[in-house]
Amino acid sequence: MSSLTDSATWQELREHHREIAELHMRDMFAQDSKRFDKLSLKFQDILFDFSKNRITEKTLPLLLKLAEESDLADKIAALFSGEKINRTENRSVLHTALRNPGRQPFMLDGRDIHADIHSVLNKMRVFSDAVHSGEWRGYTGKVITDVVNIGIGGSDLGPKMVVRALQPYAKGTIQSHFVSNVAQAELINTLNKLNPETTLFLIASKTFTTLETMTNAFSARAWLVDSLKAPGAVDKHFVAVSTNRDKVVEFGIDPDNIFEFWDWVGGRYSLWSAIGLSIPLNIGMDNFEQLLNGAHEADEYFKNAPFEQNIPVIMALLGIWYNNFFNAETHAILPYGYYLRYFPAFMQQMDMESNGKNIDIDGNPVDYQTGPIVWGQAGTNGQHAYYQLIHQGTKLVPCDFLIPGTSCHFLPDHRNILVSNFLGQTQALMQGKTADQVRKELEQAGSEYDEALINAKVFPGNIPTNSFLFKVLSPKTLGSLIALYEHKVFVQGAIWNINSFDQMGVELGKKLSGAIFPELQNDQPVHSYDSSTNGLINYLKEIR
Ligand SMILES: O=P(O)(O)OC[C@H]1O[C@](O)(CO)[C@@H](O)[C@@H]1O
Repeated sequence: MSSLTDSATWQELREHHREIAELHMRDMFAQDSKRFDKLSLKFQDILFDFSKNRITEKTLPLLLKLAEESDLADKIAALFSGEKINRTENRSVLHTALRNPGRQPFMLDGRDIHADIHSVLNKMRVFSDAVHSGEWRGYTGKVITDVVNIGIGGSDLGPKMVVRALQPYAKGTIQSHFVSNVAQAELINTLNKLNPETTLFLIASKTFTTLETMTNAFSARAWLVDSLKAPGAVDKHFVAVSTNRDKVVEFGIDPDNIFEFWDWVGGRYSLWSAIGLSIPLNIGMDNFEQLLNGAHEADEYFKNAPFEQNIPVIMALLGIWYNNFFNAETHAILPYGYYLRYFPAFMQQMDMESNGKNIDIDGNPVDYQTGPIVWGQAGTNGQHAYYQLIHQGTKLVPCDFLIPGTSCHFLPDHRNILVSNFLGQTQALMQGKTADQVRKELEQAGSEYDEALINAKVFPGNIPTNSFLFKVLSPKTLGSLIALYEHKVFVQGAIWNINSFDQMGVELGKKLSGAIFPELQNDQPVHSYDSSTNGLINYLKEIR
């Protein structure tokens, strides 16, 4: 047994889970009219309602004890201080420094990283201003109208999510495109819409070796050079964001067009660095700085708020409650609104790449569940797709709902229909519908019924939801929201005692596909792999 599962607190939580297994949230609400007041928190204008969770007055104190016993306070201090908590890669984890407006020196390995950060931010401002104003022009002298971010994983999901979420803040001068997949259709379909004379490519890759990104970058460069019939055009149409200067120069991008960042920024935490350059190129640098400010304020709050009033800590503990004691395998993220439609995919990488680990920080196999499967999409679409399973399936799916209180659009009824669906769903998931209620309804309607029909119409309810409500999806609020979620993932990793900041699990598949690549260059049948891989390769050679 690990020290976590062996601890008295873990055992108490198990026992407490058994005690409350039969309790229903609808009774908890009926018995306590102050439940919402007691179980909701505010940070800035973000309201976090966690009252619709399967918790009693005993639950949070026990979970908080678990957090204390995991040395959470020390681990938070280590994160912010730049300690090399990513032990397997011997790296600090300092995405929080990227959004710290402070100019006082922050020394890491002999460098003042605050000075480095602010110098890159300044370069981002100068460049994005020049593109927006038309001062930066393409090779033939035309102003830039389109920016294509070529990157994948953290070098795509974060910037894309933010650009799409903040569309109402777009300056309107630049159309933003994101190409990540090596499947050629994505790049081709994007290029087909573009004029090479007015297109700027942003090659976003921490390593500048990622196969998908480099393959797309080479093809984009060939398209540009062939179309403009000028190899020299690359200088005006390609910029790079990377930690690997040598590789960028080898690719042929002007060293002046490199936006630097550092190995202490993890890919999935990198939108705050120059990896986010596509953001100011769409909404302007002032708005990008608002995003950073919102995140910084959330960092300060996370560092300083007592655990029992600390939104990321409570989010993390509730997640552990369901993941480790109710055996919930997944967690749904359901933003109600179009602009946050990429938030679930962004969170999926952040959470699953961080906490999808089966060994602890010392390399010992864990004997408890770690990160959940994170999934979701924008509401209300899901209501007509998978909510059936959440309401009446056999799996417990805790959900997060997010919704702004206002909209910048004014079509009649749309807004209130959206809001009432969010409210209706969270209420239905909590209270469900009993057999007696169903019977009564059928009788009132004068319908014929049998027990089978009643059972089919029963909703068990008791399904936990968190709700985030905020006034406007502004750059600042979005920055805060993302940072709150980042810290949630951190707290869970800290309690599970895992390294949330490496991603060794993505390596094997990459290596094996590298070995297979040459096999596809000819039509000879292969026999050297397992029979399934041989069979698949040989059939592909037959049908291609
Ligand atoms: O920015 P890079 O180096 O191209 O990496 C892209 C992505 O690949 C990964 O390393 C592995 O999937 C992610 O962590 C990262 O966000």
